[in-house]
Amino acid sequence: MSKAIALASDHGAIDLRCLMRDHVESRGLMALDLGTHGTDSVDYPDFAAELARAIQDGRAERGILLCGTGIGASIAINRYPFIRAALVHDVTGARLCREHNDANVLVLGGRTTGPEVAKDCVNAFLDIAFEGGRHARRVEKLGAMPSL
Ligand SMILES: O=C(CO)[C@H](O)[C@H](O)[C@H](O)COP(=O)(O)O
Repeated sequence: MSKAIALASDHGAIDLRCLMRDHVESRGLMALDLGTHGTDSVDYPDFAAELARAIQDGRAERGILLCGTGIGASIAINRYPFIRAALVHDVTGARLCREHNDANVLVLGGRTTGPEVAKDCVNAFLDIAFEGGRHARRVEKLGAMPSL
């Protein structure tokens, strides 16, 4: 991966985000840590927006976004049409979000997923390629979802 992996979280997942940042770096990849950097209570939509911006402007190729459960963060970041974010809780989900959905953001819950499972998910997210084929047609449709 030539560009950085961006990471961001609210206060509910600081420890897991820092572990995942170190894990990304330990794999020889560049990590762009977008915070939050203090322990104050903050709002996950703000950090989802920061991470989406880093992907949109090319500072990062993919992202890892976290909040307490990952739910709020995934709702927020999937509002951007160029984002395909997957909230995962196990390595099977992390594998399939790459193979089938070409996910460009992995979402994890700092209060729901332990560090070893999270590392396995990050490894799958970084290593596994999109399968294309029938899935490419569906992903294309995601990028052109009609307004109702
Ligand atoms: O959005 C969430 C729930 O889906 C995240 O888990 C947030 O991190 C959480 O809501 C923050 O809660 P807190 O009580 O303000 O720490």
